[in-house]
Amino acid sequence: MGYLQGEKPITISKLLSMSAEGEKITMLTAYDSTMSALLNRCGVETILIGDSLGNVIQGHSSTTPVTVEQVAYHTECVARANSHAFVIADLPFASYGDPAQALDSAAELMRAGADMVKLEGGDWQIDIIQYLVERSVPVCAHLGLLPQSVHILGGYKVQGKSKDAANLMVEQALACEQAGAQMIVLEAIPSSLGRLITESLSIPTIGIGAGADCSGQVLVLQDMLGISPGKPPKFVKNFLDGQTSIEAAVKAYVREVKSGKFPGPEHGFAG
Ligand SMILES: Nc1nc(=O)c2c([nH]1)NC[C@@H]1CN(c3ccc(C(=O)N[C@@H](CCC(=O)O)C(=O)O)cc3)CN21
Ligand SMILES: CC(C)C(=O)C(=O)O
Ligand SMILES: [Mg+2]
Repeated sequence: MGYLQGEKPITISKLLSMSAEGEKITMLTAYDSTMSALLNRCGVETILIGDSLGNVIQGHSSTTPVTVEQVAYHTECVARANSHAFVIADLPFASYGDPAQALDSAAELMRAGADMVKLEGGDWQIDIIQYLVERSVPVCAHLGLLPQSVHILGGYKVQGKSKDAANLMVEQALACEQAGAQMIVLEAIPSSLGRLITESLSIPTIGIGAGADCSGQVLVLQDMLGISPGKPPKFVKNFLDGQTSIEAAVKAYVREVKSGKFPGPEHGFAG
C-alpha cells in the first residue's frame, strides 16, 4: 500500500482501466498539504477538494457560502504535497451558472492544481459539461443528493427512491456521460440504483451512500476519522475506531474499499 518511489501519477486512463477491471477506486477529501501527503502515503488514488470544506473547515451548516477562490486556495495547498493522486476540485455553488462563468471558475481551479472539476446536477448541466469538455476541462458529474440544492430541497434527503425517480437518474447519468463527463459521483441513493447506474455507464461511478457496487467510494476525511461534530450520515464509517493513527485509519479505508468490505449493507439505503 502507498506509492513506490518512481511510480507514475494516477491518470484518468488508469482510473478507467481500474473500473473496467473491477478494481475499486478510492477517493477521500482533503483540504491541506499535510493530509494530502498522508493520503499519498496510503495509496489513495483520487483526492477531492470538496465544497464540504464549507462544513468541515469553515463551520458553516451548508456548502453554499463557499467561493471559487476558497476552493482554489485549498486546491493549491493539496496540490503542493501531492505526488501521485488524481486531484478533483468542486465547482462551488453558483460558480457555473452559464458556460462562460463555468469556464472561468474551472480555469481557476485547474490553475490551482486540479486535474478535473466536479459539478452537481443532471441533464440541466449538459450544456455546461459539454462546453467545459470541448475546452479541455475534464469534468466529474454528481447526481443523487445534491448538497448545493439544500435550500431548494429543504434538507438532505435520499434521492431516487421511486421507480420513476430511479429511471430518470439513469437517464441523467447517461446524458452526463454522453456530454463528456469522465467520472460521476453518486450520493445518497438506493444501493440497487447505484449498481444499475454503474452497470449502465462506461465511466467510473464513485459512491457515497450509493452501495458497494459503484466503481469506487468517497467519504469526507473528517467523517471517516469520526471527528465531524453531530450525528454522521448513515453512509459514514469511523475508520479511526480500533486504529492508533490517522495513517492506519486511512490505510484501513483503502483496504476495506479495495476488498469490498466497505460499504456494508448497513451503510446503504434501500430502494
Ligand atoms: N462533513 C460532511 N460530510 C458530508 O458527507 C457532506 C458534508 N459535510 N457537506 C455537504 C454534504 C452534505 N451531506 C449530507 C448531509 C446529511 C445527510 C443525512 O443526514 N442523511 C440522512 C438521510 C436522510 C434520509 O433518510 O432521507 C442519513 O441518515 O444518512 C446526508 C448527506 C453530504 N456532504
Ligand atoms: C461528499 C463529496 C462527494 C463532496 O462533494 C464534497 O466533499 O464536497
Ligand atoms: Mg461537494
